[in-house]
Amino acid sequence: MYRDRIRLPSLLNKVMSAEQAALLIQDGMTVGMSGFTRAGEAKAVPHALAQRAKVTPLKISLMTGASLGNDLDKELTEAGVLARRMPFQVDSTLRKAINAGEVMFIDQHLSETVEQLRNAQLKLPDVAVIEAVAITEQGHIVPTTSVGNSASFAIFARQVIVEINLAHNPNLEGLHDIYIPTYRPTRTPIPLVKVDDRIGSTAIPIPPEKIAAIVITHQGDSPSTVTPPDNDTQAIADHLIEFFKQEVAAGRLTNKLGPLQAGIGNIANAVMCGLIDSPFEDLTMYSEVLQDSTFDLIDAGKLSFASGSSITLSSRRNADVFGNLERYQDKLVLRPQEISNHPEVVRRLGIIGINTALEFDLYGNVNSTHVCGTRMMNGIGGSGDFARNAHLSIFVTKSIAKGGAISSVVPMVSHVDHTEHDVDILVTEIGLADLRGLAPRERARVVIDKCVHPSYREALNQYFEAACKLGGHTPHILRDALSWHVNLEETGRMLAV
Ligand SMILES: CC(=O)SCCNC(=O)CCNC(=O)[C@H](O)C(C)(C)COP(=O)(O)OP(=O)(O)OC[C@H]1O[C@@H](n2cnc3c(N)ncnc32)[C@H](O)[C@@H]1OP(=O)(O)O
Repeated sequence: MYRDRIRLPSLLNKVMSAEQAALLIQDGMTVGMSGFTRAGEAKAVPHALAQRAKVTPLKISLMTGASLGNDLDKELTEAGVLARRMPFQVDSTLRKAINAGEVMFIDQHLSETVEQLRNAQLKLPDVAVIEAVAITEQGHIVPTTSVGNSASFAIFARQVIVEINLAHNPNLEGLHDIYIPTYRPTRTPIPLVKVDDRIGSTAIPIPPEKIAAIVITHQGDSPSTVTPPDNDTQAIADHLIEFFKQEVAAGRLTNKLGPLQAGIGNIANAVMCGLIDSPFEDLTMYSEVLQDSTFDLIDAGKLSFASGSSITLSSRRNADVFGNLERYQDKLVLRPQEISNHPEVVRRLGIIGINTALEFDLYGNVNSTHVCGTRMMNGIGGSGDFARNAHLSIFVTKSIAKGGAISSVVPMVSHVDHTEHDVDILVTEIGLADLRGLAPRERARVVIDKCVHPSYREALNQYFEAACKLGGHTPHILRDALSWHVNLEETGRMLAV
């Protein structure tokens, strides 16, 4: 059944159960696992590890590409396995443990994790656990629906466990482009100058003797949870498309726009869906996660090529896309997240980065991660890799949250992920603020006029005018700047109704 997937015969005797393979992971180890936005995560070994930890407690530091599917972060948290976790997560149980101080979470730019490993700024993984569709004749590992940090984890780890997942279409082989930057100080430029360039190999090159165990699995990726666009997300998409049209009319963009990057979540997906009925043609993506909208755009003849680090689909799209992979094969590439998010490449290609904010302030500082400045939501993910280096750095959010108890536009953000210097365009369902070339006082005027929900506009206006009387390049009233957040903590609303 699986012999054609392990093409180096000397590795066939490494096949064992997940429970046996998990014994290679010991208390106190650092483990690097495949998995990026619920795609391509190792499935059986982490499950076996969690089961073992219920009987014999153990703790590890777990690194992945990004979030895991199949509730593995939940299971590992509940079993008490996670001492440290990096660089991204989206699980509500793990989120609680992080916010209770029980799991040390390192919230990191997604392009940076393996760079820090390469430079010995982080402890190297003792064991890597990588999901694969096959092992080649040379003993190299062919990843599945994500590349994430898998290649570098496998290269740096002392031992590698491979999970061959028979549920994935073997035709995924050929889709990946594994390129590993050389070491500093003699590093050469990354030779990627077009979205569809292939600069590496189709499998992860490691010495086969490092493969200590192979586990055969059959469990699919869990579907994404994106919901169809609603009126607000549609309005955000409409504002953005109108803006792109104006950029084309002004000669700053062509009708192909630029390579698009879109973050996770409902809003970013809705914005990308909005492009289906737009006048733009021959679009490309240079992104991290390829979601349903990528394939909807390809099917609509709008998108000619998509580069990502993972493919995360809803149940609606999953069987169709992976069952008909030949339809998409020449239009797709999956890269290590270090390359999909690399500042050098993002700046060179002139990417249009569209990411989601939890809140932003009068001057354009963006908080993507911390509710009321303290409680972690998911993490910065790749948004910072793109925001600082993009041709256009765009942040989108609904103007209010929790039924209007929260304004997403506040006097001062309670945590800063993206500084005002990294943010060009802000969009809510109310409108779009173009902050390019504006000084802080000008930015505040545009943000209030274009983005704030009517029920908060007057209060924000009053704050800004009072702050301007006190003076300053970026006027604030320090005593009041976070008062909306304090009100939210104390009364459940940012402002009394
Ligand atoms: C892996 C990657 O790197 S992808 C690339 C980019 N990565 C990132 O941008 C990472 C940071 N971004 C994110 O984590 C997400 O995009 C978020 C959390 C900011 C938004 O997620 P979305 O699903 O698009 O938006 P949505 O409006 O549904 O909000 C999600 C939740 O946050 C809540 N929320 C939104 N704004 C606020 C706020 N200002 N304060 C408190 N809660 C808020 C919403 O009410 C919702 O809560 P619920 O799940 O209980 O209903």
